[in-house]
Amino acid sequence: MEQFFANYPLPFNETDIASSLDAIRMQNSQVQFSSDVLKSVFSCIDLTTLNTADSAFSVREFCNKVNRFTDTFPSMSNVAAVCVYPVFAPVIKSSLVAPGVKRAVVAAGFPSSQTFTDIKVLEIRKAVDFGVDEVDVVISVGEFLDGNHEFILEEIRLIRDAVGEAHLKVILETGLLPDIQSIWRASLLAMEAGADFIKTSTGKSPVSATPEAAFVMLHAIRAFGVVTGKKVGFKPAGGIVTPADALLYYSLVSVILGDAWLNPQWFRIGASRLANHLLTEIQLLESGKCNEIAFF
Ligand SMILES: O=C[C@H](O)COP(=O)(O)O
Repeated sequence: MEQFFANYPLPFNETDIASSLDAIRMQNSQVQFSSDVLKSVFSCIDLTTLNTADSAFSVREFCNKVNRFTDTFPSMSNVAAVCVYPVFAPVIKSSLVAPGVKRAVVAAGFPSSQTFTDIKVLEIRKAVDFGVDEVDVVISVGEFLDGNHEFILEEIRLIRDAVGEAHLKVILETGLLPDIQSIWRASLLAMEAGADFIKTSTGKSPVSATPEAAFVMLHAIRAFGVVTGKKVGFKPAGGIVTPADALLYYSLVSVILGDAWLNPQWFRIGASRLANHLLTEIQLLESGKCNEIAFF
């Protein structure tokens, strides 16, 4: 694997990252983002419910809200996807009818990834049989940390195969990776194995998405594109709650990859709590009203 990594020398250090992020934060603090930008961010949300207490009934209700969204907010595009546990694949297949909204599941032993590879593959196949459009899986973090890179590559390739025509988002769980070199290498392995998107976090670890991890992953996407000609999407997820949180990731994507990535095809935000805050902020900008919207 060292030969593979040699194609991708890490182009920055922690100090470079800190000063680049400071500059982007400073720029964001001086800009009043328009409601159109916030609407665009909203359209990139993977609206997520990943609770132990989720049920067929609650997931159906969740989908019904998404189904009603554009009637209630006619000037807006809907969220990009609904993301649920794999057991609810048949529920979202029958309940989610909002045009263009993708059906996504987490799978492969999410969130710990601590099960047999053949069980991961079986779980994915069952979800895909129920017509899901997208599958989010976590790398085997422990194996990665032990340096078993071949295992990571091989397992994601098997998963890629099981996902078939659906989109594969590979979660690195960056909050468990000890340094920027690890995040860089995990990003490259996931992309080399066929990830359509690389995603920061499950939202189930103490540390979720961070701007530092996003910075490294976005540069890895750029470097991978230069070497292979392949375009890969980016999904920060976990702990993204306020419009300001989301706009920082939006700006990072814009600065590092360019505005061609700023659409649901290439950029998603995995979030369970962001949507209502964005709706409230959009309302404030467009009509001056500041009552909190609690649609979802
Ligand atoms: O992939 C999505 C995450 O699990 C959502 O995390 P969150 O509940 O912190 O927004």
